[in-house]
Amino acid sequence: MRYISTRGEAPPRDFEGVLLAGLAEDGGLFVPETWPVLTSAEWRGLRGLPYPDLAARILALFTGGQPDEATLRPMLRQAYAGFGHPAVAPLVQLDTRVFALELFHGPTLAFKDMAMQALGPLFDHVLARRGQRVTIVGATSGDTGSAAIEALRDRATVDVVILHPEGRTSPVQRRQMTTVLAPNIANLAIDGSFDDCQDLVKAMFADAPFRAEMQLSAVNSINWARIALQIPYYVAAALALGAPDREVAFSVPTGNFGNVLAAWAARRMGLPIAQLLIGSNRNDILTRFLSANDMTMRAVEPSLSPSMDIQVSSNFERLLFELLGRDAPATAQTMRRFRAEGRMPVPDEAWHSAARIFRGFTLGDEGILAEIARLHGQGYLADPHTAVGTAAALASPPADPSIPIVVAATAHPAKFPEAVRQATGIEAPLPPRLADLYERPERFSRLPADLDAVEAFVRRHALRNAA
Ligand SMILES: Cc1ncc(COP(=O)(O)O)c(C=O)c1O
Ligand SMILES: N[C@@H](CCOP(=O)(O)O)C(=O)O
Repeated sequence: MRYISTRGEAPPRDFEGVLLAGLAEDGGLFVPETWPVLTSAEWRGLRGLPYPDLAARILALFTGGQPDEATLRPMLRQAYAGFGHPAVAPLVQLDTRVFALELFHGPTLAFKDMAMQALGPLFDHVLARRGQRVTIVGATSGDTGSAAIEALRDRATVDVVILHPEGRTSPVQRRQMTTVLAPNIANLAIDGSFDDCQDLVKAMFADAPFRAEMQLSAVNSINWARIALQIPYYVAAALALGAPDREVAFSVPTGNFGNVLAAWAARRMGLPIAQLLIGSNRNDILTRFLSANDMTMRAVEPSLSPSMDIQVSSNFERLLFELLGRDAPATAQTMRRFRAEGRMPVPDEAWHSAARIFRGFTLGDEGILAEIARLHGQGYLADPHTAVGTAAALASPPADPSIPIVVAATAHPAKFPEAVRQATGIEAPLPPRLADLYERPERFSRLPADLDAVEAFVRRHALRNAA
């Protein structure tokens, strides 16, 4: 299995190369050179597998034997052993047609743990064998950071620097990151938005000497391994509801487009997914694109679903590459124009083919509170991100009523207690192991959104740990 860059100029790599490289040298994102496609019989053969074994089987389709399924299986069994639900990612029926796929039973209470808990041992496995050490730089709007820190803390093979937008995560999210005092972990509060943090990360990767000096790697969904590890839960949910003999739809609260891209990948692999609903908060660039081919960048606005306060959805580039018929120069040019002009010129034909699969939906803060309250009235406590997904399912269901809609429940309500309290009047308690989160000391540094300052910080952090 080889991977190519969406911009066509970086050298192709194998899975391990992609895992360690994160972002391609030409600024593009790695994608499989060819997609594995499963027959109906092969999908049926996956029914009934425990989640970790299913995940190992799917991941092995992307690793080209390095590591192989037999190596991945115990790794993933171990990775998911500590999850708070025996099914790992249970399906909860919300009404006759709508199901919540709960992806928040991992240690940091958000869907990021589903991939990140496996990425930690995967990095260790590859780096230890190669006798290598890497510096991971990541951007977070709240959840990727805490999941990465939890998965990578105290590992001898990696140093980690996570950038978050100061004051724009929930206090629980911030504390989940800043109270981890492991020597290989550092947190930077950036004066800016998530997009600024993500730009800084990409700029560090684009600085070739710095990238080589620091042996940079990534755990954001720009890293293909993250996407590969997010595909299995869509497969598990679809199989549980009757696939491949029945179509399903997914509704995914979306920001950086990684999670919904994983669902799209499952569809590309032959899973019968009729429709993908994309839920956005007031940062509605994806809804505007799907309804009117208007991909115009606006300033990021804070909302009650802060993890989705994003305008530049990195993984859209992977979809764009496919929509443009895998034309890498056209993809590169379109992305360059998006950066330069703040508007993405997507040809109508490509836009139409996206709009046939995806449907966009936007929910502002008032709507989010109302949806949390509605669900609570039905006995389900949802976080503000999941609520965007359930509202999208309600607003734009597939026309065929026999198609069930699975909403990605991306975070535990306790991560966003203020919004949940506002909507329902009740407190969503943190699990006992996090009960003293507010008493734990925090450690983080503040910096402006300045590349030189951030690179100097990363260098100091990595050198201190190497000494
Ligand atoms: C709780 C939650 N929901 C939804 C999203 C959006 O997911 P994605 O960035 O993969 O589109 C995020 C951030 O990634 C998140 O943390
Ligand atoms: N919502 C995310 C933003 C980063 O997304 P990623 O999937 O690319 O890591 C967050 O919580 O940090």
